[in-house]
Amino acid sequence: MAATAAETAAAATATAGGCRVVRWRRWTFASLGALLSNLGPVWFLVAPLLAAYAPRRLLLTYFNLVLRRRARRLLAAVDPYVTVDIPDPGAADAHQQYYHHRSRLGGRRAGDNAYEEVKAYLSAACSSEARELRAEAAAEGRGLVVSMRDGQDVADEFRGATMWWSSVDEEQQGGGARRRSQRLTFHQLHRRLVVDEYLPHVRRRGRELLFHNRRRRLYTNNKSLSYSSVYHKAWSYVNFDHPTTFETLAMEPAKKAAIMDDLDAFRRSGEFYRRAGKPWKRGYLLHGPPGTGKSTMIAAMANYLDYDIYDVELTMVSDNNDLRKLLIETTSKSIVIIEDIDCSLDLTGDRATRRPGEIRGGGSMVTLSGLLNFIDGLWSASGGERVVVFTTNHVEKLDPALIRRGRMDMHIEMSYCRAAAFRTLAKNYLDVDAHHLFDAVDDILDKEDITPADVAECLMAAKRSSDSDVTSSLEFLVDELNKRAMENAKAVAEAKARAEAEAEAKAMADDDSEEDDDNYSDDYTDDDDYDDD
Ligand SMILES: Nc1ncnc2c1ncn2[C@@H]1O[C@H](COP(=O)(O)OP(=O)(O)OP(=O)(O)O)[C@@H](O)[C@H]1O
Ligand SMILES: [Mg+2]
Repeated sequence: MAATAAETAAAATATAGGCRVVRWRRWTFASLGALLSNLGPVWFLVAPLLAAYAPRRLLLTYFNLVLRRRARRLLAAVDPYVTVDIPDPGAADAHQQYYHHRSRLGGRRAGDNAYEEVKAYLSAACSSEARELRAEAAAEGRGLVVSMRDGQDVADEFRGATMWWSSVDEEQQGGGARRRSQRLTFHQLHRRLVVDEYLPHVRRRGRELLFHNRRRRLYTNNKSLSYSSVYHKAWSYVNFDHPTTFETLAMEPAKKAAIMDDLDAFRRSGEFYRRAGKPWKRGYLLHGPPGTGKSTMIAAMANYLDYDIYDVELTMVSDNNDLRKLLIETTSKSIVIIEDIDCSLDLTGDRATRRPGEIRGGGSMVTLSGLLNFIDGLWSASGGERVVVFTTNHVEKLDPALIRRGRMDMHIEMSYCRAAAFRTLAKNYLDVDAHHLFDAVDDILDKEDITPADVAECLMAAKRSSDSDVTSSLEFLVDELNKRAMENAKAVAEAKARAEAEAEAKAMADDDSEEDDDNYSDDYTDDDDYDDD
């Protein structure tokens, strides 16, 4: 019997002519039985494994081929809940993405950031709901980010529907790496609501929270050379932590309110700019003498809008192309500033020796038209909101093309410190709202042109000299201001005397040359006389 089975198998293999095809139909239960009995005690070990394995395989195949679709339909009837996973891009991916964006965008991780946005949204919702939390140091900004521990659930109500969120950490298909996700579970009736409204709402809110929690930055541009290579780095930054707000900015209240209203309107009108097909940007020109608070105003604007600052040093930019590269890397919600535009670039240089619109400064070949084109057109493509600020001490020197309305939407004159501005400084430095010595200070400030920077400096000195006594501080201030007023008057008198002396010298020089001319004609006349003789 055993011989028969072995022979049959051998014959079947041979018939196949070397190929490993076995004609199974030639096997009979008898020959199979003979084989099994020949295997002897090994069978007792293999049989339970086969028994356990074969039905599972069979069941799986049957389930996959036949039952799966039906089972799904059945399950849907029994369990109407749908889940959506928002996966963490993964440690490796995240690292790559982070560095990619850091180099491209000078530091902010941008783009597809759904996982972080959802986490931020949930951290606001879950810290009051979930009982087991995890706190991690925030990648950007202050403090800790609180999130759910794995396996925790929180419920979120949206338009009357309940959404459940849980944090899961699962092994990925194919084994190996684990992947963390935020899992949303909802009733299938709310499918459209979730896709069309809830998820966009979660992302929008999460983005706002991430934005609000981040640490703001002050960027400055590097020399053009350093970003011409592949590993370019156009911007360097420090964390921006300037304490100035509009509350502590000394200027006429009505003017200040107008600027704040303008910024508010700008921030709210994204939809309007989109509909009108205009880039969402606004330009401000700050002009006034040194020390009147132009740079301070920019810090107050950035704090008010919660924007980053990009401080463009134009003399470091070699040409239009580099300027374009530089500006294209600025992120949305930022203030781009070009300080002292009249000094960093020779806007009034001899037009005869340069091509039309070319700006020269420190070897820079940035042209006015290049600058204006970027300001006008560049950011329409990137769609974000941006504020552009130019500052100058000499508005009269600027090229009209640069400051015409529409380009610079608002011209803001920063002026000398008068009574109203002084009230703010007194509050900032001495924490006092009213005092009988204010009148004396107002008198001086009304007559004399003293900058807020000078008044602030006097107040600092006053504070140091008299500790916390407001009256002696203000007396010190009045003395100091009187001294400065006298210095100012002296400087003005000296300048006037100098101008007069120069004018006199010039007049004398003119007289001398006229006299020479006269002498010359006299001689000539004499000669004439002589000839006549
Ligand atoms: N309007 C103001 N309100 C509050 N503080 C001011 C104001 N103006 C000037 N200061 C004080 O004076 C200092 C110098 O002012 P700031 O640098 O803003 O002047 P600026 O107009 O930018 O001068 P520059 O033209 O030289 O750049 C500030 O650090 C601030 O302390
Ligand atoms: Mg300044």
